Amino acid sequence: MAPSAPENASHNAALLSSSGVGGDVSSAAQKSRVTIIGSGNWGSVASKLIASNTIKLASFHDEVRMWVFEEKLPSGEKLTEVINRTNENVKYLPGIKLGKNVVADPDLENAVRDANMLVFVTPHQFMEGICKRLVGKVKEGSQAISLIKGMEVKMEGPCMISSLISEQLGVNCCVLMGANIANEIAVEKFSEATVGYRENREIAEKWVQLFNTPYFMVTAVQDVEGVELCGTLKNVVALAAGFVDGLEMGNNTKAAIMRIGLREMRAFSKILFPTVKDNTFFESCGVADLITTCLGGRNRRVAEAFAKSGGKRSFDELEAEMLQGQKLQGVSTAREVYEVLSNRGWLELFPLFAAVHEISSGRLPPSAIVEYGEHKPNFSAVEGAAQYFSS
Ligand SMILES: NC(=O)c1ccc[n+]([C@@H]2O[C@H](COP(=O)([O-])OP(=O)(O)OC[C@H]3O[C@@H](n4cnc5c(N)ncnc54)[C@H](O)[C@@H]3O)[C@@H](O)[C@H]2O)c1
Ligand SMILES: O=P(O)(O)OC[C@H](O)CO
Repeated sequence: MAPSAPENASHNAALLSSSGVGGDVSSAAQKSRVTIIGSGNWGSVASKLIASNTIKLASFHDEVRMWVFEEKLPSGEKLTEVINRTNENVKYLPGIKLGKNVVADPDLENAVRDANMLVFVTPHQFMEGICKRLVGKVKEGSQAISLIKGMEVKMEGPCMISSLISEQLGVNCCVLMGANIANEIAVEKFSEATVGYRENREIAEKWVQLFNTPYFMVTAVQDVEGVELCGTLKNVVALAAGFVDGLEMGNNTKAAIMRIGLREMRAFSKILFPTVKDNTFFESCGVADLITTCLGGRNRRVAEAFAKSGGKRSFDELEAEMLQGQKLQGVSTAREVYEVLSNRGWLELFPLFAAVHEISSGRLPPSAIVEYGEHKPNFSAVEGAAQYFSS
């Protein structure tokens, strides 16, 4: 059964009151109510950030509902029950209190029923199924934001996750991306993030207000696709950085990979969406996320292990062994990007992106990321492509 706030016994029931704290009935009715769809590593940190703000800001209900993909823990208990008892996501963010106003809910429909601000933060591969389940279940006039770094490729071409959400659920959808390794933000180390919005600056400001804290500085830019593609494509470059780390090629090579990767990110984004702005690549979602992910992200780490094994161990096997249930986005994104490139005859223009997929799918050895000879990617081609598409 879906938990209602008062069942959350160890928490302060008053804080979880559905009518909000300290307001009369009419002001309570105008307050925004937030639900987070997703509860992995970043989803849990997002809950903590948001819960610390809803409790302070009069325009939001205190309670933050978090939809949890239910699972049984080794102890035999359900994850939602443990989160609601301990106020910690013991599997995906152990040791961090989420905020007593966070309520874990295993029932997706129940979790979104009363909300008018929806925060989507699951691995991207689950979003199509989640959206299907939510069709007709979301409150009219709701606003959404996606923290998901990834995309879908359909017959018609690539579909960003924010578009999937907008189209399937009939809601406006902003995005939030940035240099955001979740475990660092969980312990309140300073970082920045970028909200991308389409037209409505006021809505973007409301999202900024919901996420911003003294240690998490959020800026809004009018470029949904640019922000979202930065967050999505950097995961492909992170795999390349992991390969060169696994091959112990050193800092210069890794810096070259990051530079070439950034050029391909920009060219790919602009060729698909000519409205994408160059300045977006200088925001947290752009160059800063690329740097942090190539230094300390999960995609980099697993790609390093893959290269160290000489490509003999699969990404699936390494992900299961190294991440304990957390999911990589880079391998499927590299495949999706490759599909777009190959469908449109652009493979030669994006040699780094193409090489990453060919390596992660086992068609080329990890050393092909920079190897001279027949496998050497023609990195100079991308300079031409990037310049062409950005002019
Ligand atoms: N972790 C980070 O540091 C970080 C930072 C910024 C952005 N992101 C992005 O946020 C998104 C979510 O990542 P995360 O780190 O919160 O997740 P995660 O990789 O930590 O966790 C995996 C999540 O998927 C859920 N899950 C497993 N099977 C499922 C299914 N069949 N249906 C639905 N859910 C299922 C699990 O319950 C768990 O909550 C990703 O797009 C990621 O790129 C992550
Ligand atoms: O750990 P990764 O590789 O999924 O990257 C995490 C974040 O996206 C970094 O901003």
